[in-house]
This record gives sequence, C-alpha cells and structure tokens, in this order.
Amino acid sequence: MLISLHSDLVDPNSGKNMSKINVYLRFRPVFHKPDEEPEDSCIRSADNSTIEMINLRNTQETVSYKFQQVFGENSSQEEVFGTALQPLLSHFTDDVQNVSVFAYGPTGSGKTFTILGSDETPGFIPRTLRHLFARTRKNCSSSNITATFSMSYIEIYQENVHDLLDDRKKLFSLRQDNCGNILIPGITEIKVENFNDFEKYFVPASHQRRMAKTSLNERSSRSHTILIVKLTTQERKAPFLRKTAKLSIVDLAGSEDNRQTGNRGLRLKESSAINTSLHVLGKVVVALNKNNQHRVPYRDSKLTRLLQDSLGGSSHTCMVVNLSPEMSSIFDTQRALNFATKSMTIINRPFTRVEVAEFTPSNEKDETETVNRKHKSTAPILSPSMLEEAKKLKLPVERFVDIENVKPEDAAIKAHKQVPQKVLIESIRNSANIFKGLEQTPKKITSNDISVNDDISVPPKMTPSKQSQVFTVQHNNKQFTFKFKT
Ligand SMILES: Nc1ncnc2c1ncn2[C@@H]1O[C@H](COP(=O)(O)OP(=O)(O)OP(=O)(O)O)[C@@H](O)[C@H]1O
Repeated sequence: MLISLHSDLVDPNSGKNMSKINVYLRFRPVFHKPDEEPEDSCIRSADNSTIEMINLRNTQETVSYKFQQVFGENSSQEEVFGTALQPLLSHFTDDVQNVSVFAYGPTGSGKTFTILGSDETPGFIPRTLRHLFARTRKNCSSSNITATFSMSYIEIYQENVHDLLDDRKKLFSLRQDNCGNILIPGITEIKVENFNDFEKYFVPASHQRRMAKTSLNERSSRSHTILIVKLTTQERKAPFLRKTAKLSIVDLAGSEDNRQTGNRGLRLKESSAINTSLHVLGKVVVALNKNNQHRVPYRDSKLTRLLQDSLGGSSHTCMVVNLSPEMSSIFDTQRALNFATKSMTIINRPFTRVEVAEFTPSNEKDETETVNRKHKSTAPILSPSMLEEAKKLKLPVERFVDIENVKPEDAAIKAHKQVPQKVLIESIRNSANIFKGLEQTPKKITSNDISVNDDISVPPKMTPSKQSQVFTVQHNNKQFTFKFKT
C-alpha cells in the first residue's frame, strides 16, 4: 500500500511529486609519473557550477557545461559528501523515501575514491552510515517510532549478480513485485544496529569485490557494486504505520577505451561486459531524456534493471560524474559530460511506502500479548479505527478487508504460548459476536502455532469490544489482552 508524502516538485498534470536527478561533477588532480612532465588539463572549473572543456573541433576555444556544482581537484571528501549526498539523506531518514547515489565516469577518474575512499579519506559509504545511525537515533529518541536498518551488498560481474555478503558464489536472478520494486530473491540481508556492526560485515565483503590492475588504474573495479541499506520504521502507537525505504550507493565500473588500456584475455572480457552495460545505461538515460517512458530499455542489462528505481523511478537520486582531467582523456571526458547533461533532465517520482503493521502489543510492559491473525487472502485486515485512519491518509483502503466481514474459519490464530490453545479457541467461539454478520458460532479455528495445555483452571471470559477489536482472556488468574490487526 503506497502513499505519496513528500517531494521537491509537483507535476501540474498528475499532481504527483517529482524530483530531478542532481548531477555533480568532480575531477581529480592530474596524475603523472615521477620521471614524466604532467600532461595539460582539458578541463577547468569556471565557477562553482560551471566547467569548461577544450573544444574538440577547435582547441583554441572552450565549451561550458553547467551542473549542480563542480568539485575541483582540491575538493575534500567531506565537502563532496556534505554538498551532494548529505542533504538528500533526510529524505531517507525522515521521509522514509528511497534515495540513490551513484558515481559515474571513465576508468581511473575517482569513482571508488568518492564512494568508498580510504581510512584516511573516507568516502560516501562510511560517512553515510555514520550519519544514518546518528540521525535516526536522534529522531527515534524523541518519538514513538522504532527504526531498523539492514544491509545487502552486491556486485554485477560480467552480467551476473553476486552476493558480497555470502562467499558461496551463488548467482541471483532479478524479480519485480507488483509495486514495481526490483527484488533479488535470496540475497543476504543483514540487520545492522550501529556503525561497528556495519563495518564488521562491510569491510570483509568489500575485499571480495573484483579489482585488478590495468594500464590506467592500479586497482580498477572489474564489476559494478551496489550497497543497499533498507530502513524500516514502525510506529509503536496507533495507527501503527510501518514505512520502508532503501538507500542504494552505487560504484559503477568505469568505461574503458581498450585502445588505451591494451586489455587482453579476461580483462578484455570484463571490459566488454562493463562497456556493454554502460552503453545500455546511456540508452536508458537517452530514452528518459526524451520522455520516452514506455521504451526505456531497463531490461537490456542487469545494471539498468537494478537502477530502474534510481533513474526515472521512485528515488531521490544524485549522481557524481568523475572526470580524469588529462588531455589524453578528452574523449572520455566529452562522453561523460554528455551523459551527465542528459541525466540532469530525468525526473523521478519519490513516495513513501506505508503499510499498516499486522498486530501490535498495546503495552509491551504488561502481560498483554498479541494475537497474530492471518487471513487467507493477501489483504490485510483493518479494524474500523484503522480504516478511518487509512481513509484520512488516503490509503487505498479497498485493499483491506473490514474485520467485521472476516470469516472466523479463515482466521489462523497465533498466540503466546502462555495461553493454552483450548482457552483461546473457546474464547474465540464465545466471541462470535465479534464477527458481526455471522450466523453461527465458528466451528473451526486453525491454530498451528499454539501448544496445547489442558490445564484450564479458570474458565475463559470474553470481553469483545467492537470499537477496538480488543478482547481479553482470563487464564490462571492472569488477564491477557489480544488485539486484532490494527
Ligand atoms: N579527488 C582525488 N584526489 C586524490 N586522488 C584521487 C582522487 N580521485 C581519485 N584519486 C586516485 O586516483 C586513482 C584512481 O581512482 P579510483 O580507483 O577511485 O578510480 P575509478 O574511477 O574507481 O576507476 P575504475 O573505474 O578503474 O575502478 C586512485 O589511486 C585514487 O586514490
């Protein structure tokens, strides 16, 4: 069940929220060997949002490109993170909406440096995770919301998806759910509670990434990697809304001109897989740029299928386009600038995914327990108060079944082990009036997960309340309150 809560712009025709991709440029210092003269640079920043490149047709002239911001050779990791990514992260932590960031650019231009960095100069990933844990701790301490994070870390190597958190070298296929989310069934998802927890899994996993020396980079990424952090927030009080969002941090492999790299054998095979997927990425951007939503070739590569959410999807997205400034890289630079320019016009439509939580204890500290009630249909069940709440929030309530219309024989009851099955079933039978509209007392209640205890010393007493769908069962001088789905 999805609702729209927030975005930057509103589409005047559809009234939907829109968010343009923020495109930033970053170029690294000119590199040269100790015994060689440094090459001239083909680019320079004219001001903090404009970059000038030597015109390929007339080298006496320059061509200007304007972006959100241009970070020059002396830009710090802190500055790039603070300007490009940090402002976007509040959409993830506060609005619970999808956020994506990716680094694009030719080989050796500084993508991994930007995304991962080093111990001395940490990049987006460590900075982001520190920020997320600090921010949600602050948000949750003053509210009635719990927040949980989980992480997955994948790489796409030669058009196959690999799980970097599981070294059993399985391959994964991609699926799409009926809300348009791209899923990777079976991929490892680890719950992480703090930065140390995250590091414990992330550092060894990042050593699994396929890297190799090429003539243009000592440690060149041979695959695209995506770190996915999922956030689930859960309200502790009615209406018990649960929201979920994902943050994707993408380190793309760089395009490689094999006349320059001189790649052979496996390196050449890797390089052609990288170039092919980046070519499809380029086609996706062109199609989106032309507003050709129906012909976007996402399915032509695993990379674009996984980035479907980030490009023309439901994410707030920012892209850092990394450039190598040397004159010998001018053609790659030109291609990257064209890609960056087209990406700037892509419009995403972010929204918050909200669902009503199943059953929630009314008070975790009492002996109040929760009855988990499942309905055979996939539609969750809403109490009247939740139905009201859902209508207020403009949720598509037709997906819900009013509890009063639920057949009791569909209700699979899961209860806390302290309440014997017989007591519970008896209570439900006695509370036939909770299922208003039913002519007879329920005959069959399935309860797979309840252990049978014959010691029923206190007869069950039922206090159904139509308003709240709460009922109590007395057993062994204790009173248990069960609350149906809210
Ligand atoms: N802004 C920068 N300042 C200083 N050094 C940098 C900067 N950006 C990149 N470097 C250095 O340049 C080299 C290449 O960078 P990096 O490996 O990040 O490139 P890449 O774009 O990820 O390449 P590939 O696509 O081949 O994986 C590394 O040694 C890195 O430390």
